Amino acid sequence: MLEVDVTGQVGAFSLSACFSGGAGVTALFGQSGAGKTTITNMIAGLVKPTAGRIIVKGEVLFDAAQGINMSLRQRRIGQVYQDARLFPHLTVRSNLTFARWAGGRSTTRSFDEVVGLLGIAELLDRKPAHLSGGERQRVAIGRALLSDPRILLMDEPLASLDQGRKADILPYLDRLRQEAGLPIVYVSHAMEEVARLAETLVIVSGGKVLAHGPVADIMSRVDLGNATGRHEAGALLEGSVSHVDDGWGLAHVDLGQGQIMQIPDPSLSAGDAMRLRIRARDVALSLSPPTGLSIRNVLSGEVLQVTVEDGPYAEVVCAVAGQTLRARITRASAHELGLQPGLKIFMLVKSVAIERRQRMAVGHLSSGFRSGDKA
Ligand SMILES: Nc1ncnc2c1ncn2[C@@H]1O[C@H](COP(=O)(O)OP(=O)(O)OP(=O)(O)O)[C@@H](O)[C@H]1O
Repeated sequence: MLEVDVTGQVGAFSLSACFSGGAGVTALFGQSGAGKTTITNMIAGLVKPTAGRIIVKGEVLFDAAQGINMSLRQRRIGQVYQDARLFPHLTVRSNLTFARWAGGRSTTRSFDEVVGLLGIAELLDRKPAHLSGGERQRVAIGRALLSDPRILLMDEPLASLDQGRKADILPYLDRLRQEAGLPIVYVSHAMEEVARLAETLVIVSGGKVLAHGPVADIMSRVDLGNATGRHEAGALLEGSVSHVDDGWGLAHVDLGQGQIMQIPDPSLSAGDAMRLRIRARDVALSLSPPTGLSIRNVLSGEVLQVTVEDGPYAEVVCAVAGQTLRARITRASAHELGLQPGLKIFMLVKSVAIERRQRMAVGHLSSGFRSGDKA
């Protein structure tokens, strides 16, 4: 879907980036000044690389060796920025129809389809000044979609919104990811957004790509700790809801191989495909199955890797149901338990640690969609 292999320069900053992404969201994650926006500017045609190539859905947008450098218009890029950048004097409807006209093509998506996808039918006759920040961003996404883009570039689209507004808009981004059928490059330095939305994660640091690949694989890599942030470090587990215990308000998520996580969300339904982000600091380890504890989630597996740090902590990567989970424990505990690769281990996760923003339904099994499916 997306292949980027570029080197280039903006001012004194050198960038060298090589990664690929499949269908759905490719997230560029990294600290401020890492080079994320420069990469999107190269894809958009706003910054010309000195070497390399950029291919989107089989079309070569740029190839230095072959002398190909598509114009901005030919590239058909949809862009969504931190601020919505709507025309203030036009209504939402006119902002959207203008985008379709400016795109100059018969679009593959109808106006009504896009309005329905983003839930903005009620807003069509309002002007941008009379919209909330989250509503403005939804309109900006609609405008980008109606220009019939080959790819959608979203640069920190939620950064200007408070937590409540972010939570309002995330479900629409989920739908966009599942239904829009086009590659999306999503720039963020919020791991919880990335964990929720991305299929592919690209870690950018100092103008270079440190790692790229399926989001769960990259998040479980301890060696990327400095780039991904130790405090928020964690892993992604995927599974599907096997049943919902309405009496206790707990959904049982089957991770495979008989491993079940119970999460406090009675609104889920059996068959929902789930992605759970479990922070390493919310996982405790035990050599034997615990008894007399309030913790409901006890997963069994084996230790894959123990990384002892200079300070008081150790990072332990464990295998569970063919997936990986990370635990951040003290170095003293790792020593006392004698943790080493191959050791059988029980992983304890408090149900309440999996708060709403750490879990997401990513489809329903009956719809045939599973997270990570490639179109
Ligand atoms: N046009 C330019 N001229 C000179 N330097 C630039 C230019 N554009 C970007 N830079 C520099 O390149 C570096 C990377 O910037 P970039 O905007 O790509 O980072 P970023 O990862 O998107 O950061 P942020 O998360 O803060 O937006 C920064 O040091 C920035 O100052």
